Order: sequence, then structure tokens, then C-alpha cells
Amino acid sequence: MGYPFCNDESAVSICDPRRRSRSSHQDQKRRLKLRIFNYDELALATDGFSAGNFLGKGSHGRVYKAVLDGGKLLAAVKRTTIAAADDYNKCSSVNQVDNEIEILSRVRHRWMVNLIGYCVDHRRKTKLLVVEYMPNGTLHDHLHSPPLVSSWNRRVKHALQIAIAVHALHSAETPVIHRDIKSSNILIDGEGNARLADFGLALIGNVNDEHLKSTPPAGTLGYLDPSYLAPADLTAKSDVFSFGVLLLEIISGREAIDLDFSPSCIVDWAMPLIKRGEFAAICDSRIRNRPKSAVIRRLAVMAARCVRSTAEKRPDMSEVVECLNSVRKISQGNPVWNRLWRRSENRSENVFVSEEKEEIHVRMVRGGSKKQSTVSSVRSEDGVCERIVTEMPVSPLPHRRRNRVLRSRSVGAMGRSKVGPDPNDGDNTAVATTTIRILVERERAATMKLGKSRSVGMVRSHKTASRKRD
Ligand SMILES: Nc1ncnc2c1ncn2[C@@H]1O[C@H](COP(=O)(O)OP(=O)(O)OP(=O)(O)O)[C@@H](O)[C@H]1O
Repeated sequence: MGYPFCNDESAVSICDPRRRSRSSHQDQKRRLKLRIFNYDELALATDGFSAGNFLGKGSHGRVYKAVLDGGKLLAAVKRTTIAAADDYNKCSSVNQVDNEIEILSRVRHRWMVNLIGYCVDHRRKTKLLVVEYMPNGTLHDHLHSPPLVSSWNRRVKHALQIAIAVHALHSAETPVIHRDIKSSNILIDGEGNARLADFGLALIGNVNDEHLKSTPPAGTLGYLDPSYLAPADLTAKSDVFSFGVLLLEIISGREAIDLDFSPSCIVDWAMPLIKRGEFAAICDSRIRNRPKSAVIRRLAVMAARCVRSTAEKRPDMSEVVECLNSVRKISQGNPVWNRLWRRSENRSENVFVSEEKEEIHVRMVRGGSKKQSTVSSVRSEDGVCERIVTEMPVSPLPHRRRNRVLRSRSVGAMGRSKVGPDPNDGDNTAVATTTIRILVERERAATMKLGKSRSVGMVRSHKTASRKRD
């Protein structure tokens, strides 16, 4: 496989080989050489892939910390085994690594974990991806592993950074749909910024391109768009759905699927509360400083809009970025912005206008003064209701037994695969919790139908999957 090269621009940069003839000069200028590593160099840099340098394990293989260039460059090396053709799981892993190289060699962004280079060693049947090293764990750790509890400001910043990265991917000259947005695919860099990682399931091209139309649905249960049932259903709005789930996770601090909650699926749990305007009930009570009511309301309504069952009605990522930008300004306490915001809060007309701009058609009913801890209701066309509650009761999230949380794994569809644990995985300790793997056979091009609960997927054939859209 030949991999074209990109430079590092502030926006996403894409090199599409199909466009090379048209803009070869421009392309030439934009290309920057990816490094081709040899195996020994990476073995040395990871101390022989030692346990001390082990960072984690994903569905494609293991990840190690590497010290390169005499200590000047820290990197993460993702190692996958090239296996026999009849090994479904490993084939799928290799396909995902190939896909990740293919996409990351064309796309770069400051809020993404970018590719530095790669190594293919046929003798050892190994492929290695060398990406930027992120020393501060995953967003999943920051949200769900006490004592790390992110502040509201930090959560909003991370949500905005990821929204910007996803928007850049969607709006690139040759768009990219990530298909696996989730908190464990967001890594935190040395400066505390959130970076989007793991492009193993991503697809590059226009949704009408043949290769996109023929790729079976894939993603992670709990984050997967329920309207993405067949290859033809794929649009950028599937990423918007996953981002909405991520936003709910950021607001609430609960997992996308958590059996200690009823309903266990975060969308089904949060939506009724948001519709009733009970924003405090979805807030992560572990954060000491309460969020401004405007912050939590805007975040919750945006999340609710992102997870709407009708894909077309979801906002696009530019709108999400715009909303999160304004939320960030409010949460940071920018005095000018706060003054403007308070003024609009005090005039129902302005609230109407601003919410209408967000395509939620609201009717504002003001009930009493703020001092009296009263509630104002804002009802949208689709039943999403906002209540501006001056005194917000905080109901703590119930105590969670960690082993009741389903750690979501990517549903691979880059190659042939099957349901069940990886038989080649001798070490399951890295995944302490239950792992769900539902894998879709490419040949059968099975479609995934999510029930109304949106949390549990089952595989259906084309014939049986009735695609009811609202
Ligand atoms: N660039 C990196 N820098 C530092 N640590 C990393 C990096 N990439 C991955 N890791 C660590 O390795 C772990 C495994 O990552 P990987 O992307 O392979 O799988 P995953 O996203 O956790 O799972 P899945 O592949 O099923 O989606 C991560 O949880 C993280 O702890």
C-alpha cells in the first residue's frame, strides 16, 4: 500500500490520491513524509515491548510507549499480528490497522492523535503503527476512574475540542466519518487537551462512494447510531449521535451502558429527564462546584438533539461547535459574555430566538422571579423541555459496582469477524469488565438493528430489518 503524506495545518489536512491528477502541484506541497520504521528500531524504543512500556490493549492489539530519537520523541506503538487468512479476528485487526494508516496518513488535526509513521515486518508477521504519545490517559479514565474527576470547565473544553476535530473531519475536502467516537477513544495530551484517536473503523470519502456504500455498519454498542442499520444508512449524522452519547457521558459521569442504572442505556436514562427539564438529575454530582444552570441546560439540550432518532433532524457538527463555544464562554465566566447571556435569559423573546436558531422550537413560559426558586419551562417541538430551575436539587448518582459496567468495545466490520472473546487473547486482565463483541460478517452484509432501547444490538438480515424511520 502506498501512503501519501500530509503536512500539519491548523485545520484538518487531507491528501486524497484520487484528486492527485487535478491538483498534483498543491498535493506535492501539502505532502510530508511519514516515517517508515524498522522493527528493531521500535523493539529498542519499547525496550523489547516490555511490560514496563505497556500502555493498554484494544481490539486490534497491544499499545506500548516508545522512546525514539535519543529520547527526543515519545510515541505510542500499536502492535498487531498479521495472521493466517482463516483467522477472522486477526484479519479484522490487520484491516483496521491498515485502515488507520490509510486514513491517518491523509488526515492531521491538532485535536487528533496523529500518525508519525509505521512499520510492516512480514518476517515477524507484525504491523506497527507509531502515533503521538498521550501521557494523561483517556477521557474515559477522567470521567469514570476516581479520584480523577474533571471540573465542568475541563469537561466543556474537552467536549469542544472533540467537536472541533469531528467537525474538521466531516467538513474536509474528502470527508471522514470516524464511526467510533467514545470516551475511551479520546486521549488526553501533555497539556490536558482532548485528542480524538483510533481511526480503525473510520471511512474516508463521500457517502455515495461505492466503498462506503458497501461497508457494513460498525461502531461501539452504547454509542452506535440506531438508525445506522445498513451500509446505505451511513452519514456524518451517525458520528453526531455518538458525540451526543459522549456529551451525556461528560455531563453525567455515567457510562454509556451501565447495568446499575435503569434504563442501562444512557440515552434512555437521560432523555426523559431532559424532556422533563430535570437537568440537575443528569449532572455528575461528584463535581464540587455546581455548573451554571445555563451551561448544563445548553449542554443537555444539545446532547438531546444529537441523539434524536431521526438522523436528519440532528444538528451538524458546525452547530455543535458553535453551541459548545458559547457554553465554554459562559462556563469560563467571561464577563461580557455573561452579561449578554443574563440579558437574554431575562427576556423570554431572546431565549426564543436563540433556541429557535438551534432548531428547537421553544415556547418560554416564565414563572416567577429567580429569587423565589421557581421554574421556567421551555418546551420544544419534539418534546424536549427545558426548565430553568434556579435552585437545582442535586440527586447523586447511585453507587455503582464497577463490574456491572459494560466496557464497550468497537464492533468491527472492516473484515470478517465473529461473535465472542478473542481466542488468541491470553491476557484478559487489561479488560477487567465484561466485554461485548458483536461482529458482522462482511459476506452476509448483515445489518444491525438496535431496538428502541438503543442499547442492545442484534444482527438482522436485509430481509428482516424493517427500517422504520420517524
Ligand atoms: N497514543 C497513545 N498514547 C498513550 N496511550 C495510548 C495511545 N493509544 C492508545 N493508548 C492506550 O492503549 C489503550 C488501547 O488503545 P486502543 O486504541 O488500541 O484500544 P481501545 O480504543 O481502548 O479499544 P478498541 O480498539 O476496542 O476501541 C488505550 O486505552 C490507552 O490506554
